[in-house]
Amino acid sequence: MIDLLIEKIQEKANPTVVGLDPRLSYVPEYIKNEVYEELGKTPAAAAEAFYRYNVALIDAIHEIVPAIKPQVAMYEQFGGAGIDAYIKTIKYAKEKGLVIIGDIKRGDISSTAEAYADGHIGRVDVEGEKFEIYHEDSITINPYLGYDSVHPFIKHCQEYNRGLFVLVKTSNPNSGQIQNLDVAGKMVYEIMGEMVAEWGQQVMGTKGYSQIGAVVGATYPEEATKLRKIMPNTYFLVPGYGAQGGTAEDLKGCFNQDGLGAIINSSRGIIAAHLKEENKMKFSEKEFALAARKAALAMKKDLQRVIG
Ligand SMILES: O=c1ccn([C@@H]2O[C@H](COP(=O)(O)O)[C@@H](O)[C@H]2O)c(=O)[nH]1
Repeated sequence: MIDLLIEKIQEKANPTVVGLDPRLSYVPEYIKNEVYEELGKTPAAAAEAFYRYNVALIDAIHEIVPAIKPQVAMYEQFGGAGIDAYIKTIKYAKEKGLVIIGDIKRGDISSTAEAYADGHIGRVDVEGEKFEIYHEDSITINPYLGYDSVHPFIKHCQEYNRGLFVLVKTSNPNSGQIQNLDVAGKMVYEIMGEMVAEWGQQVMGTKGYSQIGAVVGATYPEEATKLRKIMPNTYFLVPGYGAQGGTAEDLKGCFNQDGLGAIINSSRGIIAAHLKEENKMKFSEKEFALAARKAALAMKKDLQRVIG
């Protein structure tokens, strides 16, 4: 997975991942009316609206960006239909050549982690027959239960050429409450960074980076710079740019000298670009995907300023 991700980043000259975190309030009225007519005002209609919205977004951005990061929470809140929309979105994006980072943030005891790993980055077994269910290339996981909870995922990275992004320093305002606690002279996030770097040595790709990456928030540039040194072979998935206040300048410390090492997420900043105050005069509701494309191009330019 990591080799493919790097190839796509280089091909597009763009370390951006577009977060597909749809909300009904972002979806244009004409799409909502279509699905409500077909399915009523139901959870199934909401899920179908998300899928149609995503298809238009993917069509608009797939030539510009290397990857998408669907946020499973937005889909699973609508139950089975939502999960179907999540899977259909992934399949469509893969047909368009995009790398998929499923933002699922799983973490549990090893026997349960095995089921998550089988479903998301492995195969499920039905009476000896194997099925791939979710089709993500990589997923996010929560490592705070320790190595035995992470190991089933690592095993699948080896077996199925998949990837992980492990929460190390998250972008949210209260992330420091636990992650910045001092434990014998080191912060918890530094200790976690050391562990993730060590786990990653088991599954190195061919381009100097591991299949096991780290989630590092754009909103904490000092911590990101420290982590870059602790984890030179670890790819960073960096949320927090744009809507959460992270800027291109804040990202400098996330990259290595080779210009690689980080992929920057923007969700609301791209998929809801048509709703931004300054864009409301420029784009009609029907032009939401065009607004997203323009936002993705502007982000690419912004990132190129700092990585050169
Ligand atoms: O530390 C983290 C980990 C994950 N996220 C997720 O990334 C996106 C961010 O969305 P924006 O609209 O660009 O703010 C969202 O899916 C979060 O759940 C994060 O923000 N921080």
